[in-house]
Amino acid sequence: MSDIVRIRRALISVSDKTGLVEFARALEAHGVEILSTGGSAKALRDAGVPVREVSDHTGFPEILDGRVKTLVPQVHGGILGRRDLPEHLAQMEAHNIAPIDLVAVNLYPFEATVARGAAFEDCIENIDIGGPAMIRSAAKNHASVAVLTAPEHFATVIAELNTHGGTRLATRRALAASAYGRTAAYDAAISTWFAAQNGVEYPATFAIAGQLKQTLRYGENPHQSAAFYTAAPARFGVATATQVQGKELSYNNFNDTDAAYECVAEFAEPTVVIVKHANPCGIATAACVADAWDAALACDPVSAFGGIVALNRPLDEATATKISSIFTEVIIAPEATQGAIDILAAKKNLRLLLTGGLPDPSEAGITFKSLAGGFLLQTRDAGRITPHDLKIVTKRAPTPAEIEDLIFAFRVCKHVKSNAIVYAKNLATIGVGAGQMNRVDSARIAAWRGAAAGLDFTGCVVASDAFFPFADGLEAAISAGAKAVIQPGGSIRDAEVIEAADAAGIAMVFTNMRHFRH
Ligand SMILES: NC(=O)c1ncn([C@@H]2O[C@H](COP(=O)(O)O)[C@@H](O)[C@H]2O)c1NC=O
Repeated sequence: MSDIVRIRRALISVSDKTGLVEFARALEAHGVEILSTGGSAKALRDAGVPVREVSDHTGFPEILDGRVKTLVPQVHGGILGRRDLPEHLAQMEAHNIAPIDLVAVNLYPFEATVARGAAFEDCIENIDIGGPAMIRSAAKNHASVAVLTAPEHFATVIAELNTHGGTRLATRRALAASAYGRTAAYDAAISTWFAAQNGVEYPATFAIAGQLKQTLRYGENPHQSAAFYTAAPARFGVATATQVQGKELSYNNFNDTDAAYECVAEFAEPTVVIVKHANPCGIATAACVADAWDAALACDPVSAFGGIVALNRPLDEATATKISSIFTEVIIAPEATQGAIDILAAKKNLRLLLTGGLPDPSEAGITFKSLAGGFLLQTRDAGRITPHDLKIVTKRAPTPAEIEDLIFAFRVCKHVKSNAIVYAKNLATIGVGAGQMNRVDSARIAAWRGAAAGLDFTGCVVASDAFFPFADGLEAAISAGAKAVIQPGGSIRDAEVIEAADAAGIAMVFTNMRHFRH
């Protein structure tokens, strides 16, 4: 038995009228009767497409400022009635309900209304009721009804009508799944917004919705599958990026590139970040990004091999030439000059991502992390220490140049997995200790790595993402050459740690803010 369903009658009710007229014309060419709501019907009439107002069809006017247009049995009975059940067909006939075989609905723009900062009442009026009801009815009765919830669906259905004279079951099922995804995302946006209006940050039910951007070849490892979804609100970075060239991004590429770009956005002056395994292995700020690249690379040229490079300025020719001289997986930047793009074209596999802007490091937002049986939510770490926040706790105060380096190193620390220790000099990292289970090891590893790169630690500064629980971590940093230290403070042994700093004649400042990152 054929699973093709002919379309005799379609109901079109769309807020986004993109492609509406062309779609309706194509339906008309297939002899489909078109029913439509006020604004959609007008747009069709104006374009000369024959259309019947839903209110004429149902004998019931649109009322309550459009709050009730399609919430009537003639519409929902026409969509939901089962064509395979004689009792349903008899009831439809008895109540003068004509079958509707296609529903094309897109919703009041609630998300966009919220995004533009509209008033509460305006947002409420943009909660669509009739649209989701029709979408859900049509998706439930996908055995006989095609449901189209986005202009992108029009072409698929018209192609099917041209080829098969009707819609295929597989297509109707796919459209139905997509329809429930759309109404779920719509309700997720409404529920999160509504809870926030009530001052509730973490409501009893928290729904996360995303839009599939691409499926990935595999996940963190080849035996895992993966996909990338974008979620509102938009934030400049991998989600907004256009891939100009290179191989398909992998799961790990996405993760590392995101880490690199969020990190580079912390810095106002031209800065380059090189990331490996989600940790920076070199960061530098300089007069231009080409110089910043040189200093970032010098921190750890061994680890930089196969790295992810992020810039907070447009990629120019000089920098593109330098970066492409070593094996690099990804470059991400707000923009690139045509000359830089041409230079990278020689490296076919190298991915170049251009985002169009930089994320705001102090913007509020929610991040989440999955764990067995649930997920953790928290506000984004938007904390940013400035020189005014520093409390000098040692006899010696840091010099102005040391303060600049201290702030730089502490901002880097925020983007290094804990326990994080970062040595810096002249606004460049010279040693990064990441992800160790104790702070002393991080301090030692970072110093060892910098020394292996041939870097001079004399007069450098050191940052710690959390307080030193004992003096040993600090002492390791001092013996590496650190002359000034930045750390949150707050240990019960702070006095011992300060005493060790004073004994060595170094300067130490407390931030009173921790930057754990796990
Ligand atoms: N109230 C209803 O019965 C109703 N039926 C359809 N809508 C929506 O009205 C919009 C289209 O309106 P118009 O064709 O008038 O421009 C669509 O987004 C559709 O989802 C409705 N509006 C809101 O709930």
